[in-house]
Amino acid sequence: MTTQSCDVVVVGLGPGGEAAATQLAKAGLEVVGIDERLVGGECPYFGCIPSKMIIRGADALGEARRVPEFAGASQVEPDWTPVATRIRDEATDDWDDAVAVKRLQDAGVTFVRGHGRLAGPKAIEVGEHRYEARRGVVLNTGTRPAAPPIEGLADTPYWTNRDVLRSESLPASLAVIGGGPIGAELAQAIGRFGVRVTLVEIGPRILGPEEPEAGDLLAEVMTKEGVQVLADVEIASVSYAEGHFTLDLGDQQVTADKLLVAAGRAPNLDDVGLETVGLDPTARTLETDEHMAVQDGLWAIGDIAGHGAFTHMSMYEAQIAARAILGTEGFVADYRAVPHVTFTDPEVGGVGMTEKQAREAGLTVAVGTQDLSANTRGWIAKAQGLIKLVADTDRDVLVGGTVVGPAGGEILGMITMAVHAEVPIATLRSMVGAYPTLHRGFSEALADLT
Ligand SMILES: Cc1cc2nc3c(=O)[nH]c(=O)nc-3n(C[C@H](O)[C@H](O)[C@H](O)COP(=O)(O)OP(=O)(O)OC[C@H]3O[C@@H](n4cnc5c(N)ncnc54)[C@H](O)[C@@H]3O)c2cc1C
Ligand SMILES: NC(=O)c1ccc[n+]([C@@H]2O[C@H](COP(=O)([O-])OP(=O)(O)OC[C@H]3O[C@@H](n4cnc5c(N)ncnc54)[C@H](O)[C@@H]3O)[C@@H](O)[C@H]2O)c1
Repeated sequence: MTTQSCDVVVVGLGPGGEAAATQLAKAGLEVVGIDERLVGGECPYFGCIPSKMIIRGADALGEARRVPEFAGASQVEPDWTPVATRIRDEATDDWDDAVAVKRLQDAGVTFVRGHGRLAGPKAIEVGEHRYEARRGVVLNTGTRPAAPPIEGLADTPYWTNRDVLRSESLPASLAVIGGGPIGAELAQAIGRFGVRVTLVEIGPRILGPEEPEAGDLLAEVMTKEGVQVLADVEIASVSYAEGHFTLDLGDQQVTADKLLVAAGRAPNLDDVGLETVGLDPTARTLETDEHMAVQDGLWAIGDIAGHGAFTHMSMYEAQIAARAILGTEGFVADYRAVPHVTFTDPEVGGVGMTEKQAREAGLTVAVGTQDLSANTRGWIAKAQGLIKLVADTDRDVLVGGTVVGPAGGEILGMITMAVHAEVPIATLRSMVGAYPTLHRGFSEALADLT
């Protein structure tokens, strides 16, 4: 065993780990960054960026199919090749992280490819190498796709997000297990490429944690487009024979050429040596303080910190942990206004609390909604969607909001600012929204607060 000392070891170089390692090295610390797969993590290679390239193509197809509604005739012939090529060449460099590794090294980080495990406080082992960190260790090990315990599933050649985003061609039919963000985004987008898609969700509706209006509207739109959305159903078993998957739902069967499992994630915490520092290796998340510290000399950021499995949270927490390690002043972790966007069409954006969460928290709640098909811009565009606001009337501030609609994730920005900055509702009501924009629906939803 060789031993090397340094100031900080970052284990797992997802978006936050990469950012924290870079920031700390640029500040002059001796930093060792360890990743067993690709520097940058899930987001650039198997997540956000390639999935949004699929969605960009799917949106173009969806819009082209609407030409007859507004402007004449169109004929749409979907082709997966431009998407697969863009993902391979522009997004992932053929799943090669050489550029990211060089960027890290240029910043002064010592990069180690391998599996890192804690070996006591402030110590990490990678095979036969031991790294002792004077200031401590940052964990950013993220998650991996998980498969639900459905009979027969494990024996089939099902796809996860990592397979579908590497696929050079599309099947004629696809079944998707799970109507969360991954399942909903990919089911709709791949459907628009002409694939017969069936989405199977065990919960009462897709996008379950969102406002119920959001999942219901999205399911309606997807169904109109030809995606079969089956919610509130349990899959008894999955089998695979002669190139086809069969999902047994009891009273019906779903068959498809490919099966995408998008039913949640498993945290990469089970094999990082948590037990060597007195922590539980079966935990789903690590509890952190407002500086992202788990204990003296150990910080956790990103999906494993459990405050939203989003790239923006990983990056946000990276800055906070880096500041704590450097001992510099700045804001601390605050989760009141965490935004998220599911990039379906219509987009579904949410921030802060849903109505249910606000009521369960015991707040005095007022709710205001605006149907975006009744908003002038939405009516012109023949769009479907809504804005829903949740207010705490005792404090006269918004505590949450949801936007479903074209550019829903962009309109969400103003609600995020209102929730984050706790802008008084009277001030928000005095604001002027440009005409005719979708964001004017915000003022209309404010007027509806009761
Ligand atoms: C299909 C899909 C679409 C998504 N779309 C979006 C989106 O649009 N917007 C958004 O905000 N989020 C999106 N996400 C979520 C986003 O990808 C994650 O939240 C984001 O990657 C942040 O994760 P992380 O920083 O926790 O680490 P990860 O990205 O999971 O990276 C963790 C890294 O740690 C490494 N690692 C793990 N264990 C070890 C170990 N013991 N030793 C060494 N290395 C280790 C892994 O190899 C990996 O590189 C999407 C996810 C998926 C799957
Ligand atoms: N646009 C974005 O920001 C974006 C996009 C994709 C993923 N993500 C992140 O990645 C994380 C993982 O996404 P995900 O969609 O895999 O997970 P998820 O946990 O959010 O959703 C999984 C869905 O699968 C369903 N499910 C579980 N077991 C099932 C079963 N046996 N049969 C049918 N359905 C079943 C669940 O009820 C749930 O609706 C998300 O939490 C999100 O934070 C974000």
